[in-house]
Amino acid sequence: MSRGPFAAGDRVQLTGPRARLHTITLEAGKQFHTHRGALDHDAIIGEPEGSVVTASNGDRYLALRPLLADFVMSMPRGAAIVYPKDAAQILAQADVFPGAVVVEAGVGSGALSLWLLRAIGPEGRLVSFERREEFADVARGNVAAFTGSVPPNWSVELGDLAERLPDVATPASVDRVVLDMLAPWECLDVVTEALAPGECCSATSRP
Ligand SMILES: C[S@@+](CC[C@H](N)C(=O)[O-])C[C@H]1O[C@@H](n2cnc3c(N)ncnc32)[C@H](O)[C@@H]1O
Repeated sequence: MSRGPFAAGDRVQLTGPRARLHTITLEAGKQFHTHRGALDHDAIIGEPEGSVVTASNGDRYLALRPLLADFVMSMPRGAAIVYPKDAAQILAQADVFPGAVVVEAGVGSGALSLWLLRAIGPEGRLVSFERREEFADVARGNVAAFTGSVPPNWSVELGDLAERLPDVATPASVDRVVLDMLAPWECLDVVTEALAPGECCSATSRP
């Protein structure tokens, strides 16, 4: 996440009349339009976070960088996402820590991947498995949109976790496994093999 005054390329969450939220990516010379009026991106570029900017019709917008919780709720979806309150619970139950090597499946829309990447930090590594290529593409796009680029410590492996994990992770090399998929119990043998002794796995199954 960037800090300081807004710059071209930053994502900005605008809160307008009646608390309506809009997310834009700043571009010099561009305008954000609603049916009520237009707002120059240049009026935001160079301003500090929390600035209030005025559109052509007099509407006022509060400009902030989106929180991760806001971003995941409005980002494009392939599969159903893990909601922020559930992500918090999963991170706690799975005891995800900075520097951890984490395996995740399936990646879906990448919402939980974003929380995991934040929790492990730049020293950690996240390997996410997804059997549907179109979902993997949505997830890569969402993660890149929030973090600015696909993080070097994240990879998305295409295919079924039960088949691919043994090729990707050497035995006893993984600190945490987080499963958000239909039948996590089908993957427990390969997960047990990949986890270092005493390390932990968290699984959710939703109809
Ligand atoms: C509910 S979605 C995951 C949502 C994701 N956690 C998020 O927050 O955006 C479940 C995903 O698991 C994938 N999936 C199901 N079984 C799988 C398996 N055995 N290996 C890899 N991916 C799997 C599905 O294709 C689907 O995209």
